Amino acid sequence: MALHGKVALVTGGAQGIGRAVAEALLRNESKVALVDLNTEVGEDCKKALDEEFGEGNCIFIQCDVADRGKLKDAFDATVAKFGKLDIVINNAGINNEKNWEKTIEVNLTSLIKGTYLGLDHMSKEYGKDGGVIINVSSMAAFLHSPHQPVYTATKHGVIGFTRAMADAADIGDYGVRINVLCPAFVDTPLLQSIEQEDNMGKFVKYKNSFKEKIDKYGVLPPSKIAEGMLRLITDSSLNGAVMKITCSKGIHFHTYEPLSA
Ligand SMILES: NC(=O)C1=CN([C@@H]2O[C@H](COP(=O)(O)OP(=O)(O)OC[C@H]3O[C@@H](n4cnc5c(N)ncnc54)[C@H](O)[C@@H]3O)[C@@H](O)[C@H]2O)C=CC1
Ligand SMILES: CC/C=C\C[C@H](O)[C@H](O)/C=C/C=C/C=C\C=C\C(=O)C/C=C\CCC(=O)O
Repeated sequence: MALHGKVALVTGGAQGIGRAVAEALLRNESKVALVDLNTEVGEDCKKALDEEFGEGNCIFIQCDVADRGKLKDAFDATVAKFGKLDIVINNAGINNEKNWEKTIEVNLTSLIKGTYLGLDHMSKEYGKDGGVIINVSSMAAFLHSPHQPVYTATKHGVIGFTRAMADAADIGDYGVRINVLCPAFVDTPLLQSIEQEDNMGKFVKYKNSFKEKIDKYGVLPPSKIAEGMLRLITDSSLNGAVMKITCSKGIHFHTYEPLSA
């Protein structure tokens, strides 16, 4: 898929990984809707992107992805503004073991909803032109963290859901590719939550061993995740791909044993 003139919706697009992906898409002449909970950060981000890439290429839509009605409205507003939708990045995520129900809601339930809304707007099943959906998981889905059991569970869920949907898209000839990206630790505001009892709950007492793990594996720049994301979007051979990005191995893919009888 060539990126010039394509329309992308990025949840959690106002900072961190989402913002880096939005910048990379704009640099490649796509249009981008930043869908984010945080109005102040979202408006600042849009202003900076307008200055760098010119006005009219990017919109900010304030939206809690956990609010089903508002998420649907955000998809509709993106299509109303840019005329179509080609790329959906379900990236918004939180680290909250204290309010773990919210973590499931944002990281998994809303990502499922975002995938279905993406299909509503892009699937050939509904007479649309096709597209690509990328769901953001984590290396925590492979190297589970004892300090983040529910976060870990949601990121496992994202991979299972995405692989199953990718097969459904293939079987159903949706014309939509669906892939998953699993970064190791990335230098974003999310990493600071390790210090906060409000986020970590009773696991905050292990923050020093968590920090040792981060030191051991290293911290990636958000631009590296954007690089992997663009590959998942543009390589038309990829559907159901599980991309991992780590400091030691860079961008690479997880492989699964073939199903046996
Ligand atoms: N930073 C890291 O080390 C890693 C992050 N990830 C995943 O990458 C994704 C992005 O994370 P970061 O950029 O690091 O986080 P971040 O905290 O820097 O940015 C997340 C963005 O999502 C927005 N957001 C949060 N809840 C929302 C909601 N309910 N509705 C709409 N927007 C919401 C925030 O306002 C923020 O702008 C998440 O899914 C995270 O789990 C995966 C692996 C590593
Ligand atoms: C408080 C911290 C908040 C958020 C960060 C999240 O926990 C993030 O999603 C977690 C990332 C976890 C990363 C864990 C391990 C990283 C491992 C490596 O880099 C190991 C290198 C190679 C793996 C080999 C392979 O690819 O199979």
